[in-house]
Amino acid sequence: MSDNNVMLGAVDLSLARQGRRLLDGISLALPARGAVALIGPNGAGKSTLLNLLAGQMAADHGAVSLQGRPLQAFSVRERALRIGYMPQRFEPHWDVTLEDLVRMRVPGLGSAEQVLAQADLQTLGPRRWSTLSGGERARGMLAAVLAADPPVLLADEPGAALDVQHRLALVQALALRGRDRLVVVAMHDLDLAFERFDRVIVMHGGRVAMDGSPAQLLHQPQLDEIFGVHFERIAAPPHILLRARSRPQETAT
Ligand SMILES: Nc1ncnc2c1ncn2[C@@H]1O[C@H](COP(=O)(O)OP(=O)(O)OP(=O)(O)O)[C@@H](O)[C@H]1O
Repeated sequence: MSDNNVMLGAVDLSLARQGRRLLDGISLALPARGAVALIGPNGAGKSTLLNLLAGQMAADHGAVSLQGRPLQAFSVRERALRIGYMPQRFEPHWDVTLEDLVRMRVPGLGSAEQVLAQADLQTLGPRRWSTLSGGERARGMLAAVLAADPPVLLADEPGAALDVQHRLALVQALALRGRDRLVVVAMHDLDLAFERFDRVIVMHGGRVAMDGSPAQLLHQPQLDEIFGVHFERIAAPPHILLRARSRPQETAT
């Protein structure tokens, strides 16, 4: 990909904490459009990578670029206008209402009520953050982020706390957004990742282990290796579903 087409780039990103390498030489070129699923086992480094790409943390080594400029060259405000970031857990400093939160995240917005109504969340607007369920928080955050309409959206397991109906709706909304924006979503639902996203990046041990279209990756045995299971690939036209089976215990020698 030529540099002109790269919206968000990473070159040789590494980060260590307490003597452990959490990210180990990650390079990525993400275009201005596309729905990218970031998958990998627990502890692979997905959240850490999203954190760095969002500019929440600096790498020990390597750099992130946005629209061809180093991310550090953007002010916090400029960055916030360009990158929407939904962390895995979010706690506002004050126990604000959902409406307040939407207003804070989308400055200059006409009506927070309207944003919440579009997400079918109008009744929750006056409720304080501490009184909302995990799923209600996630849906409220997403409504705010989508209303801000940033060119880049980075979401860290946004569907984790959602019931099946809302998870499907959310993933569908994010994947659709990838038609004209860049969306990167860390997730554990592999079927949704392979079904709905244009590109799948598989992380393992702080590295990018696989990176390609769902069709390129779905049948590779490396996927089973990385997740430590045996995947049965089940034809469910037009898709293929993955059913994980435990591997036989390896005998100790
Ligand atoms: N501040 C820290 N100090 C030490 N280790 C850390 C720190 N932050 C993260 N880690 C470790 O870095 C590794 C990567 O964590 P990260 O949260 O990025 O993984 P992940 O792929 O998002 O995992 P999950 O699927 O469980 O959310 C983990 O082993 C985690 O324990």
